[in-house]
Parts: sequence; C-alpha cells; structure tokens
Amino acid sequence: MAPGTPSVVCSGLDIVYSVFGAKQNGTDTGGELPLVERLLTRRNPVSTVRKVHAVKDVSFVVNHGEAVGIIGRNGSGKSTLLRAVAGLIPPTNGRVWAAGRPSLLGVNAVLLTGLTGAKNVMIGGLALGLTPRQVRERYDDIVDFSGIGDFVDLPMSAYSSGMGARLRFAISTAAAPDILMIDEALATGDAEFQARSRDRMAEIRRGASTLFLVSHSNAAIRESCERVLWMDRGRLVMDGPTDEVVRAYEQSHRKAHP
Ligand SMILES: Nc1ncnc2c1ncn2[C@@H]1O[C@H](COP(=O)(O)OP(=O)(O)OP(=O)(O)O)[C@@H](O)[C@H]1O
Repeated sequence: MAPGTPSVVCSGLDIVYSVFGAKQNGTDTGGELPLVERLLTRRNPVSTVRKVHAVKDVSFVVNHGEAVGIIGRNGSGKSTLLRAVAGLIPPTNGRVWAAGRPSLLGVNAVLLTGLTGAKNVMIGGLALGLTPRQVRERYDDIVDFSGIGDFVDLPMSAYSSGMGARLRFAISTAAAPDILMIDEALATGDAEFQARSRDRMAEIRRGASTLFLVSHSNAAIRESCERVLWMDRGRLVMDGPTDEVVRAYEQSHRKAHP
C-alpha cells in the first residue's frame, strides 16, 4: 500500500450493456404512426436486444493515496466506470486490475432492505472483510457516525434515502478499505453529515488508501480530489489535475450554453 505505487489500472476498458425488450433503432416505424392507425394496423414495436456502449476504451493508472474525482454529464458513464473498477460489472473488452479490495459499499451497496440497520451493519462489515468480533467492536462507532439513532432497529425499508446512504457510508468507511469509491448519492446527506463525511474521507486518505468520487458538485470534487477524470459519452476526454480539468469542463458548458 505504499503511496506512489499503482492501486488501480484500467486498460482499454469497454462496457456494453444489453437491454432486453428495447425497441431497436430503425426497425420500428410504429412510433411515427398516429395512435389510431397503430391500433388499427396492430403494428407493434419490435422487441429486441439493444446495446448501450456505456464506457469506451478507457485507460488510466491511479496510485495508492490518490483521490480521483469522476465528472461528466448525465449518462456519460461515470457510475458504470466505477462499478466496473469495483469488479461489479465484467469488462466487455479491456482489463481492470486493482490492488486490494475495492469497496463500493459507499452508496450502491446491495444491503438487505428487509433487515434492520443493525443486521446490515454486521453483513456489510463481514462483506468488507472484518471478523464478527471486529464488527461488534466498531458497531457503536458505525451507528453513531451514521446518525440514524433508534432507526437502527428498524428494517432499512423504513429509512429515508438519505438515512440509507448515511448508514452505507458509515459501514463502508468503518474498515478503511484499500480503495474507497463513493457515488453521487452521498450528497443526499444533510450539510452536517456531509461535513463529517469529508473529515472521514480525509482520514481515509491519510491511511494511503485510494479514493474515487463521482459527483456533479464541482465544489465537492475540488475539495476532496487532486486529480479528475472527465467522462463524455463513455469516453475519457481529460485526465489531469483537478483545477485544470474542472475548469475545462466548466468552459465546455459555457460554450454549449453561452
Ligand atoms: N443497468 C444498465 N442497463 C443498461 N444501460 C445502462 C445501465 N446502467 C446505465 N446504463 C446506460 O449507460 C450509460 C451510462 O450510464 P451511467 O449511469 O454510467 O452514467 P453516469 O455518468 O453515472 O450518469 P448520471 O450522472 O446520470 O448518474 C447511459 O446511457 C445509461 O442509460
């Protein structure tokens, strides 16, 4: 885990989703016909498999101790890239290599919403590689940090989305993972929780772990990351120091909407 040595290597990564039951472009003219005519002619849309090329030929190397922001417009492939690096989606082409266990528990974790927060703390802790004893030792800290109070004894299905996100974040950062990945939804926490999250991220970084942060908040990216990957339509269009990349990204908005 020495700072300066590679933590994540992504080489020529392509991710293509297959969407089943979608209308294939060009094969269906039904949409252009008036409703009555469509009903009379019974011309139904052709259901088929549609490919969505969400990440296209992306390559980068991130070293231990780096905090990397991922920015880009809606649908540009940020979350998909993060999930692929976490090993949750197999690459269609290319390779992803990670030193250590990436933890995307931050927000997208599949916790069991039918179970109580308390049970999910145990499950999440075990998933992070902690022993049951370590989870018990850290239990109070995790629950305190999440700030969900007595709700911990209720099923997670009764939580607001912000409460769920806070508990996931608290669990995911309890084990100081080698590679912590945080997706946008973290921003659902209130201002006080966000301030505590930033402190916790700074603490994790001091432990020479690697941080990936997907966010639409350029302020959050500026505050937490020294390097930024800018994604656009699945491609990595810029990779460099935060100031440079965020400035170029903001300028591209101004050009698009002067
Ligand atoms: N499970 C999925 N199945 C099919 N297509 C998907 C799936 N998830 C994402 N996509 C598509 O992949 C593309 C990239 O989506 P992704 O969620 O990675 O973008 P994003 O940059 O994180 O977007 P946002 O900023 O809106 O969260 C989009 O076209 C999206 O519709």
